[in-house]
Amino acid sequence: KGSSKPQRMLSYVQRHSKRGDPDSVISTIDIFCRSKEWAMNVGDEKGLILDKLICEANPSIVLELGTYCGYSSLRIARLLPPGGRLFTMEFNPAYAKIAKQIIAWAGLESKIQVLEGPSGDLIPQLKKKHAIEKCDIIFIDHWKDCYLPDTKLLEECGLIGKGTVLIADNVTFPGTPDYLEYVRNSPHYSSQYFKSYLEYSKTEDGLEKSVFLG
Ligand SMILES: O=c1[nH]cnc2c(O)c(F)c(-c3ccc(F)cc3)cc12
Ligand SMILES: [Mg+2]
Repeated sequence: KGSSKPQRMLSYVQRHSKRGDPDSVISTIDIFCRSKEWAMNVGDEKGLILDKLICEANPSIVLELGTYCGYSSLRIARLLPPGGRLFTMEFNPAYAKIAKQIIAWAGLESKIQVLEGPSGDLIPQLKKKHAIEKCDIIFIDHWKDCYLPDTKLLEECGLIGKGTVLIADNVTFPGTPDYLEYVRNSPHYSSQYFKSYLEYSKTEDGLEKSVFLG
């Protein structure tokens, strides 16, 4: 029974990065993905755009759909103001287990809560179980077929309010056409595409930023 790619990524982080230093962990994961094994983190190029969007919004409550190994959780949480919180949902228990260890290694566990299970089940629990009113930012980076249904569920649950910013990864590759059509044609959203590249590759991809207008 060999190791998994997430397990190899965790080992590489523990051997090559500085414990308690999120920037060191982030850059170490990028080196692992460029020099050892490609992995589906948002990456350093789209990551810089994500950083800028997070800083501009200065959010208190961020929801992430799709944790994987926790790379974008670190990118987001390291930029939160004091008291800011990130809730991140992961369907795959093996991924969640690794993500929690990478988050702990980086020293950001006090700002990040990893919620395990299907987002469709977890989203309706957010208000009551985690005392969340509205999300300031929602980073959508899980399974492309879930982007649109989960966005509609978040609206129905009252978790998207005036000014809530949706940031979606992979809108060009692998592509999320139904989601894009929805946010770009809805009178309730103002959308903007940030052209970039698929993580650790030369293929085009980008982030879609959509602000809820109320
Ligand atoms: O499933 C995914 N969830 C979230 N993000 C992804 C991603 O950023 C990818 F590049 C990819 C991806 C996987 C295989 C490819 F050949 C290209 C992109 C997948 C995901
Ligand atoms: Mg992605």
